[in-house]
Amino acid sequence: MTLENISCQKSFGGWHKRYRHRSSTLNCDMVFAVYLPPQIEQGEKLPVLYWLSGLSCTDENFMQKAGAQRMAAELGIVIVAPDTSPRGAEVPGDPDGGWDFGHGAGFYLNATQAPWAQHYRMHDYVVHELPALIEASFPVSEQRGISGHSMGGHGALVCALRNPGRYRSVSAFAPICNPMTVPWGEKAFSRYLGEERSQWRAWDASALLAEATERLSILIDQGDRDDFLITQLKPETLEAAAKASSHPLTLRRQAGYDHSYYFIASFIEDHLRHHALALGRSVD
Ligand SMILES: N[C@@H](CCC(=O)N[C@@H](CS)C(=O)NCC(=O)O)C(=O)O
Repeated sequence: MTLENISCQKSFGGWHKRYRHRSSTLNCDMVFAVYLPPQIEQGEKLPVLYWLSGLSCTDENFMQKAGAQRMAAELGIVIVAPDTSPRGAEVPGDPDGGWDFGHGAGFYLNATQAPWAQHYRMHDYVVHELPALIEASFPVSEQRGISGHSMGGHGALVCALRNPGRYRSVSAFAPICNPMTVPWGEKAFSRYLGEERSQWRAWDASALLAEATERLSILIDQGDRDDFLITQLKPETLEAAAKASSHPLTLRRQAGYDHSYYFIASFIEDHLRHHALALGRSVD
């Protein structure tokens, strides 16, 4: 497990760093970003929040636009932002050249269909390979939270729901809530998982929530001026599943906000506090 440091900037007393490594899960080189708050230099083992970005993003969007570093430094939380898919010349992308499938659109699942299955295993990368690498390479604890945006908000929900006990906290911004029934999800799932729709349920947050055993409380923010709200995101499906199974869900509809990182930056502090509380950090 060799990590190659490719950049390093001081931020709010801590460090923003990017690393490249060979992923055995994805069969390609991957880049991730990590924010190490100042407490890391005092020998404390800190908890880690994994952030999963949305369609067309890399590790850079969140770190550059969400404005999370100030609060992460205050709360003493490490943030890790992986890429959104396997990449590189050896990794097939969307044959139609779209931005909603292939490179930048791994959907945080394990593909079962050729030619995607050889590389597109973002679930196992995010849930297993990356945390093992982070926990072996940095002075962090095994306390993990997970959050994300849009495709990544859905990814965060699915990673938590599929792996009870692995995360202490979960939240999402404008997640795709029921991908089995919307164009982004139908395009990705039919290719990554095949045409048999019964196989899709295991990767759909609303279907998983209906059968969840662990009662991890979920925080979601959703802008009501989000262009994707009705056609792609459908938060009402997750809300109905949570209600039917008495799962703790706080879904906040935020008036006037769209799908962008301007929206995320407006509420990231609340999400970091939600995670900090569950991860055992003191929150004033
Ligand atoms: N690339 C698409 C937009 C896709 C999009 O809105 N991506 C969201 C996630 S679903 C995002 O976070 N974009 C990157 C950014 O705003 O920095 C386009 O050109 O229309």
